[in-house]
Amino acid sequence: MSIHTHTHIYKLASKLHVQSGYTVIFFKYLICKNTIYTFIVPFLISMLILCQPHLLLVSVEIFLQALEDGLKRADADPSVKAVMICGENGKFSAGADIKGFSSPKRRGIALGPIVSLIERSEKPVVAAIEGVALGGGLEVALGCHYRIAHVKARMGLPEVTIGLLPGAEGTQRLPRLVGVPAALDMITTGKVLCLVIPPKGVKICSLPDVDALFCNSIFLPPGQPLGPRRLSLKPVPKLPNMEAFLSEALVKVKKQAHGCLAPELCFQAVKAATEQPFADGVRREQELFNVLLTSGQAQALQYAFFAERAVQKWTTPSGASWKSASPQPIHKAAVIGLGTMGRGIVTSLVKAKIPVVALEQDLEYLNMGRKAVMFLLEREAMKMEQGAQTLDFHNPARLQFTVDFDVLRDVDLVIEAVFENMALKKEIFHKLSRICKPGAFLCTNTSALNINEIASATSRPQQVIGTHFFSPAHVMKLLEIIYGHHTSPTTIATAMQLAKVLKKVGVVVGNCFGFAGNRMMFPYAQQAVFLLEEGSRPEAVDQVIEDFGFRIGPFRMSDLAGLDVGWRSRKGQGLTGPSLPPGTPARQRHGHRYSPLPDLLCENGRFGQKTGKGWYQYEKAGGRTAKPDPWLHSFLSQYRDTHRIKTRFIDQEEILERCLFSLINEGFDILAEGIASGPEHLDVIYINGYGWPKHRGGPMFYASTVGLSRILAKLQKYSEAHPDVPGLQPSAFLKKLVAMGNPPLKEWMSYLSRPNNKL
Ligand SMILES: CCCCCCC[C@H](O)CC(=O)SCCNC(=O)CCNC(=O)[C@H](O)C(C)(C)COP(=O)([O-])OP(=O)([O-])OC[C@H]1O[C@@H](n2cnc3c(N)ncnc32)[C@H](O)[C@@H]1OP(=O)([O-])[O-]
Repeated sequence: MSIHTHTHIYKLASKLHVQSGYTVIFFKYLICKNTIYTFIVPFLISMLILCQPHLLLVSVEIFLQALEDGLKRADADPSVKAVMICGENGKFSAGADIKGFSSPKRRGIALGPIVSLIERSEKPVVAAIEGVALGGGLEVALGCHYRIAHVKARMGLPEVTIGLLPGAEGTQRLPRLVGVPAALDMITTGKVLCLVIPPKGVKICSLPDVDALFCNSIFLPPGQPLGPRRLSLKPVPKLPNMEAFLSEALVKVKKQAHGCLAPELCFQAVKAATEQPFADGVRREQELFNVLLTSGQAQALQYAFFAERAVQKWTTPSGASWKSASPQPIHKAAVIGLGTMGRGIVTSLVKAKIPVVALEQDLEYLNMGRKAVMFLLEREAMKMEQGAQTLDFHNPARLQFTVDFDVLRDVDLVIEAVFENMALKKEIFHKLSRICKPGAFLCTNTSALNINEIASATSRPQQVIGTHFFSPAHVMKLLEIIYGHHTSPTTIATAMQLAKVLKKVGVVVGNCFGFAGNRMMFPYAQQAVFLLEEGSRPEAVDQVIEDFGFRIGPFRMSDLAGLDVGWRSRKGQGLTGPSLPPGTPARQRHGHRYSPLPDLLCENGRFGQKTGKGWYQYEKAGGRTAKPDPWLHSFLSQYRDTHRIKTRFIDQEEILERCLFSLINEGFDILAEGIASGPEHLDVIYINGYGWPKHRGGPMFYASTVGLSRILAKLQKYSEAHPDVPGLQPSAFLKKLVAMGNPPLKEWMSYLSRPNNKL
């Protein structure tokens, strides 16, 4: 077979430069004068497409067998001078088919021996990397004697992100190629590296160069042994302080893992490479791989991977869907309100290279907002190579600040991010619907308010949509997208496209108070406060939730976000403050249990970090180190005495179950009402917006692993003990699923009669 595909698109690099500054993989060129045997590695290695002359689709077993047979044939055929492994359709390989890991049949199939076979080949084997080389794909490349890469190729070992480790000898070869620090960084974080800017000394070849190189055959002269090109034979590069380096690295890995097993086991596998000969290291890698494969966390993380992709395919109960709706292009956007959320949203848009107009109500607020946005952008630019030039945020055509609504005439999309005040939002939307061009989309960044009511203030309700960003908006990945009664499919598709451009995960949900995310958060936060009333402490509750894997417990979170935010909302709802009817019992609202504790803290000026005091005490106003506060402990005792609440010891199990099961319970109601079209939507929301530990797969996935009968039984027990707490009364949908014999999560929605949007 002669090589007539691909070569013209490769730019050859002598070194691969890695974004974080170190230079790692040494690329040598393989160029072959005569005949080259070409393998096409398909996008996922579970299929093989042999390029010429016809296409053939085969399974992983056949692919691995074909690779083995092909290598043997190439070795035996004297007319073949070298073997080239490349991808099809511009992609080298995305690694193993993740779905295959849940199949017991597939688990037995090993890629490692094939990689070894490649490495043992007597003829030079080269990986020609274009597009992505991930996971098993990169491990195949590591088994080759040479790697050449397209300048835009992206490479990585992302197994850790799906709860595994590189199981085809990658944890043993990569440290030998790039050294321990770089290998550990790649393998324990799963980061994907790209060349971005060719570093000094990298040779970029043009098409004629490639041809010339082919003719000149610059790889090892024929007959010279390939030994030095076989990574398994190379020693791991030594570090003067390897032991100290490894113990420090382990501390860092553990700190970032938040209970996720894979990073630490990835570390152990790389450590084995530093301590043991190659073959023993491979055995250790296999042992650790099997631990992870059966840990449960791998299933959760792989579920999360597919859930994130499934939510892109949105549908609504009225039948609108991603299939038939086309997004409109957004050439220019506007943001109204430069408070915490607005600043983050402007930053996000600038980072996505969408020209933005930022509007405030007066010059004083505008100047404050401008300063804050510039600060954020400077910081973001510093994180990016060539950031400042790329973002170009000093250019008024890219970012304009104004107090004049008329400037919004030509924008394609507006995101309003003012206070959570319905009257104010309606006034703004009324104005926007008069000023903006007819095709412009009007988005509201609200965390709870009724989209239909906001839309009613405009003459174009079909172009009004909720876009709920999460703070800090330029960092958090979630964008909850809320359609109202009249929102058109094009508007939903445009908001989803915007999420993608902003590098966020958009999740489409229906309209109800708090939408999906916050609505599930209310019973969780409520339980946390009830637990304090009954005898617990903020630090005990936070500890249990953080041990579960959340980055931050409910009280630390509340201090960070500011207690005044919820206070303002509760005052608006008439639950506290001057609009509360006289004679309302302190611990009851509308016949249900209510805790005035957060209101009392606010009345004491304790708004959280910003005031230096909240559920915890801080070193100063704006401080970040939470310390248990004796004042709060005695305040809680007095409160219990005042309300004659008997203090009791509350164990960790009860804390966890009451907080999480009430949240999950609300999730079942949300599904039953058609507010979210599937459990994976709620899981993606919780993982990306609320810090739910990904290795637990999201709340609904977690519920499926705990067992719905157990959750139901516990909710029944707690609701009997607290009959005045509606959040603990089991959802009818949960009861139905238990009665149907606990069907698997992917079947839940089929047990619903017609979904029905609440508002
Ligand atoms: C055989 C046993 C061997 C055991 C030895 C271990 C070997 C090795 O160490 C283990 C691995 O390789 S572990 C693997 C390590 N590799 C990884 O973890 C790579 C994970 N993948 C990615 O990072 C991204 O998908 C890409 C960057 C590849 C493409 O990004 P993009 O262009 O934004 O596109 P997109 O929207 O993201 O995906 C398009 C469609 O492809 C689907 N799909 C994708 N990859 C898949 C996979 N591996 N699998 C299955 N499906 C995969 C995806 O679901 C979607 O399907 P849909 O039905 O259309 O929704």
